[in-house]
Amino acid sequence: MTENDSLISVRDLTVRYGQRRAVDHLDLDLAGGQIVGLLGENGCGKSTLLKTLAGVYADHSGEIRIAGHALGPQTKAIVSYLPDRSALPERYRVHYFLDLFEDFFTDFDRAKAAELIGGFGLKESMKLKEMSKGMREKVHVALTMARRARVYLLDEPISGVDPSAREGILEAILRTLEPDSLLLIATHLVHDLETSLDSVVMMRHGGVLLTGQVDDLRAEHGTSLEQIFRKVYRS
Ligand SMILES: Nc1ncnc2c1ncn2[C@@H]1O[C@H](COP(=O)(O)OP(=O)(O)OP(=O)(O)O)[C@@H](O)[C@H]1O
Repeated sequence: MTENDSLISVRDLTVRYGQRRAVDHLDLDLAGGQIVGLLGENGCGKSTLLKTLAGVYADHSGEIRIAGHALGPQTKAIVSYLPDRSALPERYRVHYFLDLFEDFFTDFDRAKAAELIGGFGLKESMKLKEMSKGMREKVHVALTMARRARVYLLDEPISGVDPSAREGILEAILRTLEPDSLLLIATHLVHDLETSLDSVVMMRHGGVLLTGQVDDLRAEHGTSLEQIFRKVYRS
């Protein structure tokens, strides 16, 4: 893929926390219309990469283009980001966040959010602080996916959710995805996502270790993505 086909294009990206380089000279091109798993060991830089692409962490060098735009208001307007830790204040009820997102994001589809919230078995009158961690994650997933964005960046969206509920949330995420959009999803749950991913980016020490289409990788290695993941990170 060339830079011109990319919805996200990253060149020589280095992201620092003080002296520590969490992302180190990373290059990446991702086209739209696909679901991409961002995989790798703890601390390899997945969250930092997503935060940087979302424009919420700024200490970086290198070039980032999203739909041809440098990071800024134009990219924030088309990127829907679910952080690894919810920053939603817990004293409010769900409908407060629906109002807030509606005011803040012109692409926010309130009816879609309401449908997702209901589909997760939650009520708009519920307060976040009265919810379990998994329930709060569902609210945040609903808010994130209800934007008609071009790029969705999800940082471990189902980590706090019990295995039986994961399938429902994943199904809701995939069902609500805008056509031609790009979903980049950081996860350790390779097995749960294996059938949903079109391609993967495996990271190590702040760089890209391996990237490719899941079907190609499976054919090349003759085994499941989960086994490929184990093999790659054992070596
Ligand atoms: N706020 C911060 N201040 C300083 N260092 C940080 C901060 N956040 C992350 N780091 C460091 O940056 C590196 C990358 O962290 P990051 O959270 O991006 O990894 P990750 O791949 O998302 O990990 P995990 O799978 O555990 O969520 C790690 O070495 C981590 O210690």
